[in-house]
Amino acid sequence: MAAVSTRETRWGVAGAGLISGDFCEALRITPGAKLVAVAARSLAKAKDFAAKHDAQRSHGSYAALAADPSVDIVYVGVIHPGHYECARVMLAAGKHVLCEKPMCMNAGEVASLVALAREKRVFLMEGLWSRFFPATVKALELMRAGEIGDVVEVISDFGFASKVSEASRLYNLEMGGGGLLDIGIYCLSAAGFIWGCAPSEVRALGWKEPTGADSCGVIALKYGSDSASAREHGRQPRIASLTYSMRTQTREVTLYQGTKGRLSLWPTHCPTQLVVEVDGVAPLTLDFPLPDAGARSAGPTSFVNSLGFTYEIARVQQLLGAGATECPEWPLQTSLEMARLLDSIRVQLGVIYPRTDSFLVRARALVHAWPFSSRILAALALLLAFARRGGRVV
Ligand SMILES: NC(=O)C1=CN([C@@H]2O[C@H](COP(=O)(O)OP(=O)(O)OC[C@H]3O[C@@H](n4cnc5c(N)ncnc54)[C@H](OP(=O)(O)O)[C@@H]3O)[C@@H](O)[C@H]2O)C=CC1
Ligand SMILES: O=C1OC[C@@H](O)[C@H](O)[C@H]1O
Repeated sequence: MAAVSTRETRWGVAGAGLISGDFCEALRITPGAKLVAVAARSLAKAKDFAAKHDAQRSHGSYAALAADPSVDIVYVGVIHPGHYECARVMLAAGKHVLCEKPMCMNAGEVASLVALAREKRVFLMEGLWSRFFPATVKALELMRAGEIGDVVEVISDFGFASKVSEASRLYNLEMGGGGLLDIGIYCLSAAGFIWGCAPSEVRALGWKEPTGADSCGVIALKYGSDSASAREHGRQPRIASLTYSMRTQTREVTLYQGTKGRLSLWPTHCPTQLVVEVDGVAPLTLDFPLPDAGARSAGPTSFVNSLGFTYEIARVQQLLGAGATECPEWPLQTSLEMARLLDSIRVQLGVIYPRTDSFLVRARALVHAWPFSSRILAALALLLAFARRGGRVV
């Protein structure tokens, strides 16, 4: 796939919902970005959306957008369970893809998209936009320079209050509902930005609503080992404590705690403020105001700080201009690891998506839900049956 000119990147948008509208507002203010086409499941909806956001072309299906030669890259802004199929259609047609978070419903789907993007040699990225806000970039730069010493702890929360309703995508399992995939992912990525998404240990507790979706959760992560030999090699502790909630408005702060000080980012998922506290030095507050909406804005955005998509868009365009097929700050391997991490947390929470979860995920969740004593008894029974068969499995 040829590199896209950095002067103009021709964007297509799949899904004419809330986040897609916000994304189009950010495209409008990003130098070098041009919205050329939008697609929705119905042509009438696509046309309305295109008129509102000044797109030249509208399509009544995602497949039609995939076949549109005027589009370089597609932003996938549909609800989570639609990400896989929509992104698959685009990649198969040779389009570059920026897919909203979480990339897919599970690790199997992510692995399949990653394989397809590699086969087609096109760009694919999971839209964890927080990574590209200047406040995050600055925080990571300071940590890399050792400003707060060794980072030993990440404490991150994200919560907003919403009513439990089967009609909302947030609580409907068929629509990928549940706080972990929607917002818990941001807290996980806050740790992921410095340590990656493959911790050595994961513990999670959640609160499930009658719909089966998790509204709140707490997650503890440990990275690496505290064994004697790891200590001998000077390994510092690495621990993360993460909380998400769709029931309460939380302070939404991510704290990176180091041996010489701390950095806090606010708000966690789209930070515009960074507070630097080096021990013994007066705290420093750095503000990173968002760009203006511009005169042609179609109106206020639906979500907080959405114009901050401009940072992610600019980075994607830069990468496309350089002929890259993935983003070094959030590579495909990290998306895969994130998906595996989300799967393993869901197993602990007992959150199962009926349409997409494999037998293995369901079985793991079932076994996890058993009391510890039952798991021991089941393991003993299996061992006994194995021994009785003379060591044969079948
Ligand atoms: N980065 C961020 O800050 C944010 C990211 N997001 C992410 O964006 C994605 C979309 O969220 P949001 O815009 O709030 O969602 P919406 O409820 O607005 O739905 C988005 C689109 O999904 C499609 N869709 C909706 N319901 C169904 C259904 N039942 N079956 C099939 N398709 C359906 C529709 O596409 P069509 O128009 O084609 O009919 C709709 O326009 C999510 O994955 C979420 O994680 C969301 C909010 C903020
Ligand atoms: O990504 C998101 O960030 C903002 C939340 O309000 C939204 O539900 C979520 O999808």
